[in-house]
This record gives sequence, structure tokens and C-alpha cells, in this order.
Amino acid sequence: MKFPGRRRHKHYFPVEAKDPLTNQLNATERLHSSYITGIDQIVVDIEAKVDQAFLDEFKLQRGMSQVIDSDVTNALYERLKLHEMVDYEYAGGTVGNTMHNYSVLADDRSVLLGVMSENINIGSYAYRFLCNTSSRVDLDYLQPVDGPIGRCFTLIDETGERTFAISAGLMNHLRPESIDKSLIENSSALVISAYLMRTQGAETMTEATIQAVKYANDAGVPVVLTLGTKFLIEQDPTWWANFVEKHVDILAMNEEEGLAITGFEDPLLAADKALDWVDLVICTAGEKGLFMAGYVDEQLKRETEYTLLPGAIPDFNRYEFSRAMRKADCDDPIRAYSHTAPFMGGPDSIKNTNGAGDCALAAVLHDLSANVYHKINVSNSAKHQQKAITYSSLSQISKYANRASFEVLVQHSPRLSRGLPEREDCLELVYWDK
Ligand SMILES: Nc1ncnc2c1ncn2[C@@H]1O[C@H](COP(=O)(O)OP(=O)(O)O)[C@@H](O)[C@H]1O
Ligand SMILES: Nc1nc2c(ncn2[C@@H]2O[C@H](COP(=O)(O)O)[C@@H](O)[C@H]2O)c(=O)[nH]1
Repeated sequence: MKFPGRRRHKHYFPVEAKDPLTNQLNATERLHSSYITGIDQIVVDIEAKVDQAFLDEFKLQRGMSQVIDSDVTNALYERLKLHEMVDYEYAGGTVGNTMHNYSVLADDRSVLLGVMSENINIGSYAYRFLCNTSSRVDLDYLQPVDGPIGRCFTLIDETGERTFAISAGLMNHLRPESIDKSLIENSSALVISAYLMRTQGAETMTEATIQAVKYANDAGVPVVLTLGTKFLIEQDPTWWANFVEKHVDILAMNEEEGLAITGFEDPLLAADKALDWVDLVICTAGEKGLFMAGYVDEQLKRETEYTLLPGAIPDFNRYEFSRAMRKADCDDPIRAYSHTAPFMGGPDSIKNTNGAGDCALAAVLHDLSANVYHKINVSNSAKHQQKAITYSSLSQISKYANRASFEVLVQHSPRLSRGLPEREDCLELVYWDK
């Protein structure tokens, strides 16, 4: 496990190295590891630049992620091939991307649950998915299926807006009995997306997801839900709000999804509303950066050293130096919020926004899992006198998340090809240290 984010190491990390004062491990004892588990529809992204006429021709709604039938799939695919419009083909899936990016950032294990074709030909989409996934992502628990995985046509128009057309294949055929109970119970977090609830007919993905959520809820493992697309949530915001309140501990969304589920356009107010239901909220806001909201015990709150920010909640970042806690673990819970502008104001030129939010979430999960890792290996550390769910403060995590998103914006794929640089001199001065 790598140290999450970049800053001076106040608390001893990594815990592998020996230090007689802070690490009283027996040298022969093996370190315990932590991991996160995610469930996804296993898909490959097929990216092409298109215009509105193209979307109209295939009756696709701009900006939406929609499932298409096999006739539309064949016609669409033929058209893209005939006119040599396909720019890239990458492993995708919102949770698949998050697991991959987590493993790259943390240099550690994550487990991906879903389906995989049992017979794989070289060059097929299943093959491509496996090749494009970090070797740190454990794929041993995938359920074999007799047929293809999904394809996600990622159609980008001249404004940069993405329209997803999903050819499902057998991606939704994960069965509840394929969910390993002890795998979930021992995870630092279970990551799911709203897309997993979009199933029809004989598809069992939703039941499998509910099964995994139940195992996680019963074992006290944080359930992390990423909302995926506003269109899904807008269909029944009340159902989603109830689901989140009952089953979810950490909610990740962008501002559009935040509006869909809470009714608040302002990402700060959306995050605040979502805090009525969950312990921690991440709300990405494109060029406005990222908001986080969480709980801390009154006794353990830490005041920011940065400028207090105006907003719908005045001075909302006052306690952003606090580490996030579960509300139930606070004697006297107070709300803490943080906002961070995009790293370096955002890149000069954005190559791709596909997966920027997934990458921000991966960084947050890294911090969460690093906390578990540190706790199980250095349980007597002063750090764990506080029953926090994050290793770092809200302020620190949101900087790290923004930094990680930046890396996706300057490359073509939603998946990181490498970890963050070890040394970033400019970063030390102007970003972390301030
Ligand atoms: N146009 C942009 N300029 C600068 N940073 C951006 C831009 N778009 C996205 N980002 C960065 O990527 C993060 C996630 O982006 P966002 O588009 O909100 O997520 P999603 O992919 O979930 O819609 C933001 O918090 C921000 O740091
Ligand atoms: N599992 C699913 N993943 C989907 C679906 N539609 C799109 N996507 C994936 O989202 C990412 C982009 O994420 P974003 O945070 O930038 O919106 C992309 O790689 C797609 O594969 C879906 O229906 N199911």
C-alpha cells in the first residue's frame, strides 16, 4: 500500500519499513493487507467522435447512457467501422475504471466482481478488457459466462459531451450465488454503481448487487455508491434517496446527479442534503472542482488554516482539516465540508473527461483503504484513537482526488496508465503546503 496523496509524512507510512517506536510488529509476522471490492457490468468502451445527426440516426439521446438492442448495435458498429470512426477501444465500466485506478494509485489489490466470457479469443473484447486492466485488480472472482461481455459505445460530440450506447451482451448475468460472502465481509469497502440496478428480463445483476450490499451492511463494511448518470436517478429520485439512506454509507456523484437525487443545484447544498442519508459525500463539479462533506465528532474537529469560503453555507470549510467519521461513531456529530479547485486550475487542453469522476473516487477509496491498512498493522498508533473512516482530512483527500482526476483529463483513456509522480516540486509548494 502506497501512501495516499502527497505530503510530508507525519504518521509513519509505509508500515512495511521497520521503526521501533511506531511499528512494534514482530519482524517475522506478515503484514495484513486491505483491499476494496467492486461490482460492475464488464464492458469495453468503443470511443468515436460523432455529430448530432449521427445520434439522431440511431435514435440516441445526447448525454445519456442508454441500452441498445442488437439491431441498433450491429448497425452502429458497422457504421463506425465502415467510416473508420473508432478512435480508441479501452476496458471501461464505471466501477471497473474505479477499481483499476484504485489499484494503480495504491499499488495494491482490489477485487472486481462481474462476468467474463469463458472462451476468449485473442483480440476479442473480453481479451481487450483483461489486457487493459491492472494486474493488481484481482479478477479471480469473475463469474464465467457462455457469451460476450458488454460494449459501451462512447460517442463524443464537438462540445465534448459523451453519449453512451450500451450493448449489454451478458454483462448483467452475474448471479447472487457468485458473490463470495467472506470476500465482501473482509473488504475495506464495497463499491457499486446505479447502473447495476438497470436490468431487465432474466438479468440477475440487480439481485447479485443487493446480495453483496446485504453482506456488506450486515458486516459494517462501507457501501460506496456512485450514481453514474443523472438520467437513471431522475426516473425515480425518491426510490434512490430511500435506497441510499437504507444501504449506502458513502455517496459519489457529480453536480448533475446531485441535483437529480437531492433537488439542489448547488453542489455544496446537494452534498449537505445527501449527508442526511450517508456518512460521507463526494460531489465532483467539473471545472469548479470537487466538494466533500462528512461528519466529525465535536471533540475531534480540526479548524482549517486556509481562507474561510463563502457559499450557501457560510464559512463552510471551517472544519475541513478534520478526518471523516461515521455519524454513529460521533458523540456529538458536526458537519464538515471542503472544496478544492481543479489541480493547477485544470489542464491547458483536456483530452478526455471520460472517467474523471471515477478517478476522483478511486483516490478517496485509496485514502479509506489506507486507513484500514494502517489500523490493522499499527493499531496502537495515536492516529487510531479517533474512530475515523479516512486516513487524511477532507481537505487533503479532495486535493488528492482532484490531482488524480487531472491525470485522466490529460490522457485519452478513463484508466490511469501509471501512478502519480513521486516528486512534484511545484505541487509541494503551491498545492499541498499552500
Ligand atoms: N473542465 C474541467 N476543468 C478542470 N478540471 C476539470 C474539468 N472537468 C473535470 N475536471 C476535474 O475532474 C473532476 C471530476 O470531473 P467531473 O466532470 O465533475 O466528473 P464526472 O466524470 O463524474 O462527471 C473534477 O472534480 C475536476 O477536478
Ligand atoms: N457499468 C457501466 N458503466 C457505464 C455505463 N455507461 C457508461 N459507463 C462507463 O462510465 C465510464 C465514464 O464514467 P464517467 O464518470 O466519466 O461518467 C465509461 O468508461 C463507461 O464505460 C453503464 O451503463 N454501465
